[in-house]
Order: sequence, then structure tokens, then C-alpha cells
Amino acid sequence: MDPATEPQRPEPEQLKPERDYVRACRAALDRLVRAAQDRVQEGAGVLREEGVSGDGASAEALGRHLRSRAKELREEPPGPPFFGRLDFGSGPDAGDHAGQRYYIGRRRIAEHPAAPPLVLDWRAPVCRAFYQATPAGPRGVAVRRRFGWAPGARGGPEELTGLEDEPLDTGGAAPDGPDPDGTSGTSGTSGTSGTSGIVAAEIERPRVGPMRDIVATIQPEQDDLVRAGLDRSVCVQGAPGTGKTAVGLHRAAYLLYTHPRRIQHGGLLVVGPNRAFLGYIREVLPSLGETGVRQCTVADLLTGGEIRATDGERAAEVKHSARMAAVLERALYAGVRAPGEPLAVPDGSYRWRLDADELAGLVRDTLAQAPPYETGRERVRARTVALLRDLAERRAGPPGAAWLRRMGRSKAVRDFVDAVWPRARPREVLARLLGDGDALAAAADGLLDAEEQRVLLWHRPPRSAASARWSAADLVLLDELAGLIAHPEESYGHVVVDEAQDLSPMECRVLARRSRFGSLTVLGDLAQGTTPWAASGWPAQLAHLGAPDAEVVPLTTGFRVPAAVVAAANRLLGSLEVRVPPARSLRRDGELRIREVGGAERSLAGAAAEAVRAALSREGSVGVIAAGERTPGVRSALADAGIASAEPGDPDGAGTRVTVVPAALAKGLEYDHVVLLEPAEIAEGERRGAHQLYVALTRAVSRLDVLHCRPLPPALA
Ligand SMILES: Nc1ncnc2c1ncn2[C@@H]1O[C@H](COP(=O)(O)OP(=O)(O)OP(=O)(O)O)[C@@H](O)[C@H]1O
Repeated sequence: MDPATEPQRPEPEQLKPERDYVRACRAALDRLVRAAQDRVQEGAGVLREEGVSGDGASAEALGRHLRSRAKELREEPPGPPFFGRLDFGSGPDAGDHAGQRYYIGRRRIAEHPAAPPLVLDWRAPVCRAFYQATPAGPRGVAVRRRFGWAPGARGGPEELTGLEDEPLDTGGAAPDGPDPDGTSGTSGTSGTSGTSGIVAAEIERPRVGPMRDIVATIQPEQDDLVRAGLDRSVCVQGAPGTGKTAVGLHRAAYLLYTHPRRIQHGGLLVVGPNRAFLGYIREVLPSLGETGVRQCTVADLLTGGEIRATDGERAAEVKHSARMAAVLERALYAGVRAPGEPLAVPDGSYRWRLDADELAGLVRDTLAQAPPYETGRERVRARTVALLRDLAERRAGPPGAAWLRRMGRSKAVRDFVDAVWPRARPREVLARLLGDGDALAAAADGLLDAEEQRVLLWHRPPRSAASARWSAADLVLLDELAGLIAHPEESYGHVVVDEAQDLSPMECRVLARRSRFGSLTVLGDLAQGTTPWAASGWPAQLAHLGAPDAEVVPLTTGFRVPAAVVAAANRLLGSLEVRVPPARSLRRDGELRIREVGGAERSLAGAAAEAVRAALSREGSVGVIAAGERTPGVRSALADAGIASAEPGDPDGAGTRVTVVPAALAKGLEYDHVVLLEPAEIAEGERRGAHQLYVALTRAVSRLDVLHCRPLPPALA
């Protein structure tokens, strides 16, 4: 927190008791770390004494647990131990909390595990009041106190620089406590929620480095989403900068805290659009103490092989369409057929005979049950053996288990199963589909038209499935086939999907398969859809994601983009192919400047370098956004001007203030100052160029410079 922007400068004596409380928290934390380390040593002693005898295995497990707890505590990012305080009143609304005072922080702090906590974890149920209480609905809270900390504070007492009180339930008195200066309920803001200076300062502070958590300033409508139950899937349709990503990550942390067993069993998965985005959000969950969450792209989940081919635009589009799911299912089951003749199974000198009709009925029944393909195959085998057992039983009484196993493995039964329900491997099925026009025509009949079939077919089919070169879209299809053959082994307890509007139906199905028993948090903005297959409405997309009942909740209050920029972006909304509620900005500050470059000026890239130089005289990050083909020129113009720049997601660019961003990679990122080059070029560049421009326009936290040589798109003119 920047003390300069703080609305209220408390007297040092107001801060003193709070700084003492900080000291008490630090001391408790130090004791916790020491105790955990001691327990590791004790654990090691137990291990040594027990050796391999006795209960060595559980001693070892205990040792592992203690070591990881000690490591966790040591590695806990140092930071302010708390950010808020609740003083409950004595009225009936306060319930069990009447007269209580609670400090709220990122993690629980206590003298020892059984002691009453000095600081509550923000996810604890009682902390909900911190986010939700208003003067109209105080929830028993007499005073809400927010603390301001110096920028980059590591949690030292002197770094606590501000506080702000909001009297809420004026009917109840604040409790007595270690706060003899009487600040509670007297100092601070007007008491109207939403006018907190500390919240405003947090929202308007300059951005540096990766995304940070918003745990101290979560807004009531965001909190509702963060704490939605695990059994509910939710879909957040949020305008740019309304905190969708932040909400998704905090919800992940909340669910891990509230349902540790259910989530940790399957794990929690966060899916984002690309590396640059994942790099940007990487540190939010660890800063909330959650380190075990997998964060990846949909492509990272696909294990079908390497990408060694590129699809044409049309082929990719067809491969990503929902109809491919049905085409692949047909292709997979194309080999399943009813037996044409009876089955004879030799058994010593005897032969068992099964009737063709009976076997056909068995295959038909199995198909009707629609199990995964491989399960179906095993079911056919087991039922065939069961028919043989019935015959044997009638002849000589019940056969033993060894006999049943022998029949199941006999060549006759194996050949029969292979003939009616052949073994299937994803690559072979797909290679046949893409390499053989007849196979494709059979599977795609009524689903894909002749042109669509033509674009799918390989011009030069590989000699075998093993030597096929797969494209990115093929890997999605291989995953679908693998999922039809057997349920994927990895299935998560909860999946958070960001920028979900950009996923194709087939990509949605990749995620649906991995959250079979879980719920989803779906985050997106239809107006920011930039892929050829971007969703135009949520119901269909949610159905592909396997969460057709998810409630769609809009967020429209923007925390990033200043009002002037939001107004320009909203004008663009009318020209997009989707209907979404327009955003409104919480921020009155900020600047939008549009400038035509021409005449004596050398070039757009040169003008960009000048704009960047001017931007660098202020605080915060700078992003130059341009059509992809323009970015190399911009980087060299910056280098010529002596300005270092990085690409988004470049791990070596961590200390660089200037990032040059191809418009296609701008999604989800934000910079204090954005220099946007030649918007007309971005708008025309791709098929959904207007959406791309909408994304590019909404990346600025404080200032947006638009530089152009060509006429502006109408919405900006
Ligand atoms: N309650 C809040 N308090 C402080 N900052 C917030 C709050 N909510 C959101 N922000 C900040 O606003 C910015 C935008 O948030 P976020 O990236 O989550 O929005 P988004 O809806 O995902 O945006 P987009 O769709 O444009 O990518 C971030 O810097 C985030 O930290």
C-alpha cells in the first residue's frame, strides 16, 4: 500500500497497539516454525530408533509430513500477518461472536494448534462478514477495520502505516480490547460501503510484476462467487477487468480450505489460455498458501503425441466442431459387428457351441449399455464365458475358476472378441479416419458435408498410424478417442477454466472428461472471444464443458480499466457478434489519448518509442500492443532508442518494465500504461479482429495512448 495515496493518516499512537499486535503475531509464527523443526528432529529420532521393525512405515510417513509442514512454514511468503479486523457488537445479530474481536489475514496464526488464533484465515466462515457487511446489513459487526501497509511490506511492525475504520452496526458497542486509544468506530471513512480509501488505493496502485492476490479487498459480489458451494458449478460472464481471474483463483483457494479431503483426493486444476497468462497468474495461489494446484493450458493435458503438422484454417475449424465427437464415436464403433456364425470353443476332446443369434444379442445388449469401449470389449468376453459356463454347468455341474479363466483366454474366444469388438487404439482409429475417404464418409455421413470431409482428409496418408504427423487439433481428437475407449485416469475435484469463451467444443470436452465427479468454475467474456471457434453464448459452451446447469453470473464493475477507456471499449461492443452487458468502471482516474502519427514523424514504431519513453517517467509497467507482424519492428525501434523490452511470459524479462505484446497474446494481461499501435490493423488482422481490438483496448490500468497512421475504426474515431 502506498502511504502517499492513503486517505487517512492515523496518529502514531493509534498505530502503536496494532504494531504490538504485529509483533505478537511474528513471535507466534517464529515459535511455530521452531516447533515444526523440532518435531522433524523428534520424528527423525523415532525413525532411527524404530529402524525397519515396529511401525517404521508410519513413522516414516509422519516424518515426511512433519518435514513438509516445517518447509511450508519456512517458505511461507513473508508478508503482512493481517489486513483486517472485525469488532462484533453485542446485539443479537452477532450471535456467538458478540463482543469478539478478530484479526483477519492470509493464513491462520496461533500460539500453538489448540490456542485461540491471533489471526483468522480469511476463508474461515466468520470472515465472510468482513467482505459482506454493510451499514444496511452489518451482520452483527460494529466496526470493520482495514490496515494499510507500506509497498512490498514483509510484515515488520513499522511497515504497518495506516488504518481505516468503518462503523457498521452502530446499535452495538465495540468490545473492549487491546486498543485503549478509542479509535474503533470513530476514525475512518464515511461509513458508506464502497468508499474505503484503502480499497480505492489498492485498486489504483501501479502494477509491477505478476498478478497479486486481492484477498484484502474482495468485493461483496466477488465474495459470493468465491464462496459458492463445491457442489455448484458457476460461470462468470465478466467484462474486462472485473476480476474474473482473481475470483477464480480465490475460489480455488477457498475450496481447498473448505473441502480439503474432497478436493485433495482428485486435486484442483486451473486452466488458462497460454504460457504468458499462466506466468502472470502463477504467484497468486502460492501467496495464499496453496502450492499444490496444477496450472496449465488445455494443450498441456493432451498426451497423445507431439505436434508435427499444421492444419489449414478450415480443417482446424472442422476438427474443433462439436460434430466431431459423434464422427469419432462412429469411427471407433465402426469395427463392432454382430457375429455371423456360431462359435465353437474346443475344451479337451469336447467342443462347446454358442448360437450366432445368442451372441448377436449379447453384443447388442452391451452396445446398448454404452460403457467405455474397452469396458464393452471386456464385457463381451465375460458374457461369452458366462454362456459357456451355463452350458458346462448343465452338462457336468458348476466349473471352477481355473476353467473360466482358461475359457476366457482360449484362442477361440479371443478370436471371437477380436472379430466382433476389435481392440482399438486412438492413433489407429484416427489415422484410418483421416486417411481413408470411405471410412470418413461412413463415419461422417449426415454430420459433415462433402467439403468438410475433403478438408479433413490427408493428401498423402502415412504408411502407418505410428508414422503419422499429428496437428494440434488432432491431439484433441486423439484425447476424445482415448476418452471413449477408457475414462481418463486423471480426474480433478474441481476445475477452474479461465478465458473459457475461447475454447472449442472439443477442447471443452477435454476438460469435461477430467472433471467427471467435480464441479467447475467457468470464467470468461463472450466479447473477448478471439478464436475461430469462440463461443457465442454460454448455454452451449457449458453443456460442452459438462456443466449445463451452471448458473451464469455477470460481473460488470471493472477494477482495472479507467472510465474513459471503458467508454471507448463499450462503443466497440455494438460492433461485436455477441451480446453482453457493458462494463462500468470503478475508476474515475486514468487517461485516454488518441494521436495520429504522420508528417515529419519517421514511423509509428518511432512514435511508439517516444510514447514509451514518456510513459517510463511515471510509475508502473508499460505494454506496447500491436498486430503480431509489427512487434519485431517495435522492439528494434525501442532498442535503437536505448529502451529494454521483453515479450510477454519471458522469464528473463521479469525486471523489464516494458513489454511488447502481439495483440493475440494480450488476453488476461494488464499494464499501467498501454501504448496501442494502429488499431485498424488489429481490427482487420483476423477474422474476429474487432474482438481482438476490444481485448487490446482493455489492458490499461491507468493510461492508454492510441497511436495511428491509418483512419481509426469507427468506434474509436
Ligand atoms: N476486489 C478487488 N480489489 C482489488 N483489485 C481487484 C479487485 N478485483 C479485481 N482487481 C484487480 O483488477 C484487475 C483485473 O482483474 P482480473 O484480471 O481478475 O480481471 P478479469 O475479469 O479476468 O479481466 P480480463 O477479462 O480483462 O482479463 C487485476 O489487477 C485485479 O487484481
